[in-house]
Amino acid sequence: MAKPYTMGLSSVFAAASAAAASASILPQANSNAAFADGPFDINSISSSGSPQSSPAQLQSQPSAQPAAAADKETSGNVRVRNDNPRTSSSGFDPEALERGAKALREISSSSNAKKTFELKKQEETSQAELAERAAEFKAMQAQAETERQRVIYDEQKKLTQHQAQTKSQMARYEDELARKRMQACQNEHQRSRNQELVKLQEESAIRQEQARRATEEQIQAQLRQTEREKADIERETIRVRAMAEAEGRAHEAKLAEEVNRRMLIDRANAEREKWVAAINTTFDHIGGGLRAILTDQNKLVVAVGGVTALAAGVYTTREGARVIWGYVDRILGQPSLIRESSRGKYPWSDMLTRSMSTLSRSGDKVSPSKAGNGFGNVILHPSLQKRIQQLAGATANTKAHQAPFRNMLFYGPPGTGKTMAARELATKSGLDYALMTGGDVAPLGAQAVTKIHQLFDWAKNSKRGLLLFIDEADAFLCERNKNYMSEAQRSALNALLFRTGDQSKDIVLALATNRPGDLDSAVADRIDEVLEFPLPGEDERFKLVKLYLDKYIAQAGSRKPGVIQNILKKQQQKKIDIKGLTDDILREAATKTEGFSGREIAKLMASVQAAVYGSENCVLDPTLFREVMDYKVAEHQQRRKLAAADAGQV
Ligand SMILES: Nc1ncnc2c1ncn2[C@@H]1O[C@H](COP(=O)(O)OP(=O)(O)OP(=O)(O)O)[C@@H](O)[C@H]1O
Repeated sequence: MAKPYTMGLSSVFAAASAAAASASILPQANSNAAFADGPFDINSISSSGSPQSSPAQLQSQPSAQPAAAADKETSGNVRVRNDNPRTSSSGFDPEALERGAKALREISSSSNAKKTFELKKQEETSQAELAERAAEFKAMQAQAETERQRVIYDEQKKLTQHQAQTKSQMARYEDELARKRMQACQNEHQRSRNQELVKLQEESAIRQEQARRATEEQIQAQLRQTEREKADIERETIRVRAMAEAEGRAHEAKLAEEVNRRMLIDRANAEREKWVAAINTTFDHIGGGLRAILTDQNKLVVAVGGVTALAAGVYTTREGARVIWGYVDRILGQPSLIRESSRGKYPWSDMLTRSMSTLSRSGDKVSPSKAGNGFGNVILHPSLQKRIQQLAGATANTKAHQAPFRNMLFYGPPGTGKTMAARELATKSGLDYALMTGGDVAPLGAQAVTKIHQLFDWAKNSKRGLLLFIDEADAFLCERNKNYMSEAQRSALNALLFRTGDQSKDIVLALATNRPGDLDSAVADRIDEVLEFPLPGEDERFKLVKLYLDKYIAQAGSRKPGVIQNILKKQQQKKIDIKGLTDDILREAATKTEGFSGREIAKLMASVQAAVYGSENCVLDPTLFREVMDYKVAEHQQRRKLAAADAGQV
């Protein structure tokens, strides 16, 4: 209720003030003060329009002015605009004043006039309060703003500090990195320098070593050369001496031969004369007899009949004996394909051999080599030897338990002891053995099949079981679809396949070959155990050198003469003296003979024996041993080179 009323009052005051402003004769401050000072007397406004202002009112004019200004501010939009003011000649428009006076009169006539002023006052108070609060609020806002600015400033300060700290850390870290990089560079540089130094040292050591070796080799070569020259001179001396001796002996022999020839001629003449006389006498007798027969008819008939009957008897007996012997040989004898066998040619020769060997064994001493080795004279790698011994044991047990035998294949380079091992295996397992060679089958032609069957029939007759060893098996049992294989060979192979199709309780088939890949697949299928015989290693070579040194040199002259002894009959009685041949020298020989087979080592030792027999005093010393060793090794290498060249050409 009060508010619209208040609004109305404001407009009234606004109209009054506008009127006063336009009048300009009434000081604005006065009029405002009049309105501001509350209840005022309407009569104080004269009809001329000039209000009568009291001195107090005039005195309060300056202080009232700001209030009026505030009023003007608060009620700024209430100001009434008069675009066409009604003005007097003096420029004053009384209409507004009139309207104000009228309004004031209405107010003063109203019962709520006092209330209106109170309300006005209250409003002013509340506005002042509001202004104060607004000022307070503004102050608070300013304070908050200051606080915010301070916080922002603090934050920025902290941020700046943090950034500065981070920057300094970064700088420190980069500095450290740079230092580390520099350190790493220095280390790398140092390392490469060290490596270079080590390399240089190594190179210098290698150079020194090479120079040392070269010098050593030179010294060795010179020594060898000197020794060779010495040996050549010795040999030459021996040769000259031997030639002189031989010439002397030849001269003696020539003289003796002349005497002998003359004696022989005399003896032959005497013999001839004796025989001529005897023949003459015989012919005289025969002539007398013939004459008697020819002259007497009865005697002639008897003589012719007797001679004819005698010739017929001789012929019949001879042919009959041949047929019967052929039959016996075929039934009981050893097949012609067998080269060597522990069984005799005939059953009765078996019995004879056994009883002879029992006798000789009781008198014989066991040879030291055999006793030491435990595997005859076969030197094999320990693992291979063990395997063969196990096989021998298994084969012996197989026979004892009447189980089927297991067939074997031995393969490896030539001369590595395959045949010897097969023989030993048969002996150790208590079986008989027979050895045939694959190369013997092809020349038999159409007869090969019969011979194979004959061989298996013969083998089956063995009471102990027989190990049939086929050496060079690839010559006979090679792949059947090979072009160069003859029809007879193919049939022989088929016959063997037929005879070995089932597991046998009588025959162990042991095949040996240098080329296992060439065997027919059906043959390979019949094999149960495959054993490789490699070239001997250094230890085995050492044992082989020792074995054959003992066999060919230490025991030479104490046994039956061999081939070499037959050639050199004079020396065969002599024993060879071994001087200074230590194990170290033998080991050196074992090292030098790398790539040698067992056979080659045996032959090398036979050459040493021949060289010793060729020498004057039959002494084997390290020089002679090394000499033979060196030229044999050179010979072996030459052979290998030629073989390699041949292989290259192929
Ligand atoms: N391991 C060995 N131990 C002792 N002597 C050996 C050995 N190997 C070979 N020999 C010597 O070589 C000779 C031939 O050996 P053997 O016949 O057993 O060889 P191989 O392997 O059957 O040869 P190839 O394949 O040529 O038939 C023997 O008589 C023996 O003097």
